[in-house]
Amino acid sequence: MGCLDLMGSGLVHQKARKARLSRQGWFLGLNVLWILLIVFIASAAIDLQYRYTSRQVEQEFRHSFDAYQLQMIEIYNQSLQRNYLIAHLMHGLQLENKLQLLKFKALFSQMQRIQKLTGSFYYLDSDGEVVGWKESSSGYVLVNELPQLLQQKLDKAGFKNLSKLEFFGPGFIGIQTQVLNHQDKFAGWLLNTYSARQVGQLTPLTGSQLTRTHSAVLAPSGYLYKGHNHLVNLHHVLATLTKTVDVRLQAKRLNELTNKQYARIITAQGVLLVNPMYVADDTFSAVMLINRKMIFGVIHNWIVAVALGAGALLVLGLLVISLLGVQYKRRQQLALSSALLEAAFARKIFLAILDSKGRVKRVNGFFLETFGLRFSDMQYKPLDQIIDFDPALPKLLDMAAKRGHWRGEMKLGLMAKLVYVQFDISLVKQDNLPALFVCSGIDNQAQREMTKLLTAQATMDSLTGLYNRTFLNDQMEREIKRSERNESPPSLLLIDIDYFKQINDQYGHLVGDQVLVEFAQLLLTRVRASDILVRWGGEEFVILAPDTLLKDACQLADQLLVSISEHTFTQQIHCSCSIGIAQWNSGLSAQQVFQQADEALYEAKASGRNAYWVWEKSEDDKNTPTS
Ligand SMILES: Nc1nc2c(ncn2[C@@H]2O[C@H](COP(=O)(O)OP(=O)(O)OP(=O)(O)O)[C@@H](O)[C@H]2O)c(=O)[nH]1
Repeated sequence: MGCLDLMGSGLVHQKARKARLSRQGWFLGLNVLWILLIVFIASAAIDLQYRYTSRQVEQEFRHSFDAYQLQMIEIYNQSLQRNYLIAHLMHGLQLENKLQLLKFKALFSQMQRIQKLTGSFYYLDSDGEVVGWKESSSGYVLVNELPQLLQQKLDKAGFKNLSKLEFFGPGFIGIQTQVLNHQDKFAGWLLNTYSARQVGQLTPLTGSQLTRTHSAVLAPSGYLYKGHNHLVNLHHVLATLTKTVDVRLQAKRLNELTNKQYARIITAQGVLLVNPMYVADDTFSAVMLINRKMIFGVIHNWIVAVALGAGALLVLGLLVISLLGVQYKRRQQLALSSALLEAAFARKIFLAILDSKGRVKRVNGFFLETFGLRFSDMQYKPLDQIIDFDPALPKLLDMAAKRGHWRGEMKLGLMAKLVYVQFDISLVKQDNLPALFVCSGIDNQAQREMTKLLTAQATMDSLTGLYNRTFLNDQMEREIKRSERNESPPSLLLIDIDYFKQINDQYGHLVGDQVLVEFAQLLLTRVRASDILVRWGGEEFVILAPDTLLKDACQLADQLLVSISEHTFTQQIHCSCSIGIAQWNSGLSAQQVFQQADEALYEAKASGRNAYWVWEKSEDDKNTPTS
């Protein structure tokens, strides 16, 4: 659909629309670029922060591990029971504070004591109670019967196995776990651990390597009382188990795990704890990497996700804002256009919108008021069926359709009401076809009156109220043409007050003006209605007397001389005048007649004033005085 431009001269310009669209495109493009830049800078900053912090954490981690190791070595030196040490080292970092360390030490010495007494390993619950045992002197738990024996002991002691979960750690350990309940209360876990090799020899598992079974009982806190070869933090293993996450990875050295596999461990298990005493340096680094990735990778991912999410939201927000802005602008423009239309319709001019067939779609209040109509009387009817148009409206609409526009003066009438308007018709196209005509008309009456007034002002003498020489020039041309048709010549009398300068000099200009006004009035009383009396300028007056022969003109001049010389003007002033008379003859121009009258006046003055002279063609082409 094309767009209507009701008030304009035609269609909305395609160019303007294209420019607006390309402006919006630029705006959106810049926004997107700007946001991408922000996201890029933010992620670079986050990455730097991540690298820096993770390095620091790694150092701290190593440091705390080292500190803990020292403690362990001290304990180790006091003990010949290497296996205990290994077992306790496995959950080393769970001893996060001194209290736990003390607890550990107490437990350790208690177990040492028990072993000294019995020569066996005992499994304790969290309160140090014996919940299982294994007779061994080697320090390695190698017997396959242990789970069964332990189970029997546990059963005897009133423990119940509730659930059974299996977990395969990365590369070197498999764990079967059972939840233990005692008197219907959660009492810990029983772990059966399948280990491949000795601690420190991290090689891929094979089927036969899974034969060596280790068992352990853990307190509800996750503390391992006894166990072997566990390179994973059992607390986390258990956490994983309770989530029933299967991280069954192919046996590989830790540092050979693919990133994807690391990721699976990380997401499933949480922090891995490895005793650096028993693993190669590269393995330790690999584990650190896992931890680092896990701790900060998650956070990093989280931050990146948040940053990206925020970026996306920002982009979306800006898009929405810019779209809303565009819509808001459009709405404002529409509101402005309709306000302008309303304002235009409220003006005291005739406004009508017609369809392409000249039928009324809308007219303004001024139109209705002027002709005393109601809109319902006009709607959908051809406008010229309701109001008389002169010239006829269909013809004008035709012209407007061809040229896009029509302008001219016309008469609009309805009954006794008649208005002269300056009319304007604009064609509005839709899809390049004539759709509407916008008609506006300005009432010409006032202008006509103004023109009249201005014309009057231009042809009037403001002092005397008589016509001026502009008017006379116009009238003389007309009178000469009329005389040529009717063969009845007009006469021209040129009247000049005698010695008027003296009046001015003696009485002042204001009195002089008054004398001029009275003089004009006096002349007016003496001329016929058909005569044209004008003030020519200064103290000179002209009478153009149509259909007047010279003798009649002389008679008039005579009367004027008498009247004036007998008249007493303001300030008791008496004055006379001189008159030059000429008659128009065929072939003469207005200027020539005037010239002749002027020459006759000159003679009248020369003869002593208070006289009239008639211009006559003498033998030697000279004027002849008449009185
Ligand atoms: N008060 C007044 N004086 C005017 C006006 N127009 C012209 N005059 C004066 O009319 C006088 C005309 O003087 P002149 O041309 O010497 O003629 P005059 O004194 O009448 O002498 P003659 O015509 O030779 O008899 C001048 O003093 C002009 O200033 C006017 O509108 N008002």
